[in-house]
Amino acid sequence: MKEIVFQSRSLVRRFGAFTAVDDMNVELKKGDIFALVGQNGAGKTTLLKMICGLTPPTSGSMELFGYSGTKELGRARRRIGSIIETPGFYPYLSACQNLEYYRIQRGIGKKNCVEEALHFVGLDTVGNKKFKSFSLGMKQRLGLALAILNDPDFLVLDEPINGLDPVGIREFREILLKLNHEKETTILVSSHILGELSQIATRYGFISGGRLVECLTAEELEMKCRVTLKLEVDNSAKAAAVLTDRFSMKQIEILDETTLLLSEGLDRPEFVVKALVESGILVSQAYRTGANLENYFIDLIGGKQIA
Ligand SMILES: Nc1ncnc2c1ncn2[C@@H]1O[C@H](COP(=O)(O)OP(=O)(O)OP(=O)(O)O)[C@@H](O)[C@H]1O
Repeated sequence: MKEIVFQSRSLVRRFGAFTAVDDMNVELKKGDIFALVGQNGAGKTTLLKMICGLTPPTSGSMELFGYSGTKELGRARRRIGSIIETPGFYPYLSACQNLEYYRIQRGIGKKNCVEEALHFVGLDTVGNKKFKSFSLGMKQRLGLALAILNDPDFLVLDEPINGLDPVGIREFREILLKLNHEKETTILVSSHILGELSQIATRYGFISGGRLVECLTAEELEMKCRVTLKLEVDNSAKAAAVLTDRFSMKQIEILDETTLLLSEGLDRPEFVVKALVESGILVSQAYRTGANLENYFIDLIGGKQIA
């Protein structure tokens, strides 16, 4: 069984009378790329800050690598790397000098970690350039280099691809996948750029109003968002039998006595309908259904617009 990297139980964070994170129960296993998806103000940053020890929970508990309690959590947090809020880099120092500054400040003994981190994020050839000359994409990658300086087992990233162009987003995504594949780094990443997360996430947590409204694996989400052909007929069991017989269809889901979903035959619905009608089945409707990740999330939180 895979190691549980993070677990929270009934975690709550209030600011005065306002509840930013409410009764949060999340579990992350080693190797997960967990996408925390939520609109502005949903409580993503507050949750990530609690994990990193930047703000205390009001109530509830959490475990990191199996450790709980203030002291043990503090020690376990040394195995975390994070980007929460923009890291402060000195504009007139080079990328190398900036990272070296943080290496010393954080007491990281391994001297070549700066070189390694820059190499990992693809900034090794510009390590001597001043931070102020960096593009936004390079700055974000340098932020990631800082987050992995301590070779973390768990990476916590708050909207790390905000403001990046499509190329920058792709590069950033590839680095995260490389970290996950090569080092088995567990990654918790928040974003409202839903389409982007769908390319890397292995699990999803949908958060709204401080509550985790749904938790799904990538496979489960794919199933929910898949395109299907929905048929309204007079007898769904008989219709399924006809389609299995005529087209050897295997992916037929009977929803109720008169409704069925097909994951095959989408390219030629007219043949599906014709076969059913020829077998004496009445077809009242045949239409494609399916949602992309963004629509799925909007439906889930009740149609509120994503900012
Ligand atoms: N220190 C604080 N004092 C008072 N309210 C706060 C504080 N920090 C966060 N909040 C409130 O808690 C709610 C959740 O904020 P949070 O930053 O966690 O949301 P978010 O999902 O990260 O949103 P965004 O995508 O905009 O960053 C917001 O309504 C915010 O105003």
